[in-house]
Amino acid sequence: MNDVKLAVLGSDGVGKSALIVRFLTRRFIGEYASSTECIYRKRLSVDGRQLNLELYDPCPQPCDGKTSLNEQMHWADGFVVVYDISDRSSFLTATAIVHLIRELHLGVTKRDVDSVVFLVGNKQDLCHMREVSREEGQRLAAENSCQFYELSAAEHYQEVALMFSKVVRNASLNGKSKDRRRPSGSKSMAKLINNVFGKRRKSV
Ligand SMILES: Nc1nc2c(ncn2[C@@H]2O[C@H](COP(=O)(O)OP(=O)(O)OP(=O)(O)O)[C@@H](O)[C@H]2O)c(=O)[nH]1
Repeated sequence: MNDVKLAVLGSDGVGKSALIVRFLTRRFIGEYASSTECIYRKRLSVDGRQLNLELYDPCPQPCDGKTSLNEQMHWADGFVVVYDISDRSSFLTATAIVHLIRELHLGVTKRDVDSVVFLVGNKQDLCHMREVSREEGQRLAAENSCQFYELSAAEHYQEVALMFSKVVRNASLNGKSKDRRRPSGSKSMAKLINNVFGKRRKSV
């Protein structure tokens, strides 16, 4: 059984939890408790292989630079970097995160990094409030050899599932032995359960 570990990164409110919950449960529930970071776990089958997937959803805070990202780089096999197409500042944060990932790729080959960093412009349903063009997202992805998706956790289950399936598949193919320390403060499925049942909570 392979383990695949993904970190879902981006600034507050871009829809990281919404994307993860959508992928894991098919549901979009509107509000997500978000005071702590956590790790969601799921067993899934990709190309006939059983995988144990762990998805890391950090607590809401600005990306605090290289130390934290370095820790996540050590832990994760792949990255989903999310911004909100209706919020330019979130795109700037995503740009900084992508650049840090490139900078800190810690000896993995270029090809490895190329296939496991996905840039996602979320909230495509808010295109009437768009502040980041699709072309800007595509350009950032191309310049940093990331895969690019624009989608909506609110409206696009199939696209969300496809995106996660692809990054999981690529990460599982690139799986390498790593220092498997968790990002500090990691939690459990409890957050997901609370989210799905709509409870607000301060901790899990
Ligand atoms: N219109 C729209 N709203 C969305 C979408 N995805 C998430 N949201 C909303 O955006 C808000 C923030 O979503 P979260 O999933 O909590 O975002 P997050 O990135 O996990 O935020 P933090 O936990 O604060 O880091 C919530 O009100 C969601 O309902 C989307 O695709 N479209």
